[in-house]
Amino acid sequence: MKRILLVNGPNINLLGTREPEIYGGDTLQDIERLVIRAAKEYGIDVRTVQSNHEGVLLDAIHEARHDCSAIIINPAGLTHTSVALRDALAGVALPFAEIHVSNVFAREEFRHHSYVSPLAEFVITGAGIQGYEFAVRRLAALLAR
Ligand SMILES: O=C1C[C@@](O)(C(=O)O)C[C@@H](O)[C@@H]1O
Repeated sequence: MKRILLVNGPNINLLGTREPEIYGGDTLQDIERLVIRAAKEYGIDVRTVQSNHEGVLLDAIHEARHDCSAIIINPAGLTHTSVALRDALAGVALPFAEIHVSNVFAREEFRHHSYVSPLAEFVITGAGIQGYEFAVRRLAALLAR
């Protein structure tokens, strides 16, 4: 069975109450439910991880090379800061989708740069949690090739 690793970075656990005018009212649990439900349609299993600790995310990405076919990741603040996260994604060489709930390009300039985008299969920003669902469908199509 194919498996997707769903990675949510720092502060995504606060979605629902965190800056709702920017991120809306959906929660991390809503995201995970949506991804699991969509993946099931394609017979794809999902492993989820959310952490506020960079090393935990890196370890989960490293583990994925043994038993996952693709990654969906919202690196959150690490998007704009972390060479180590980029290196982990490059190191495991799995296809991945980069997701942002908010439109990072409509926000502060420091959010316009992503260390991971050049390595991503595709990037979805500003589609709310629906971006995660589309990522599942697109990755399922890529994996079926
Ligand atoms: O924590 C986040 C969330 C985010 O990745 C998003 O989903 O819109 C955008 C990032 O700039 C921010 O640091």
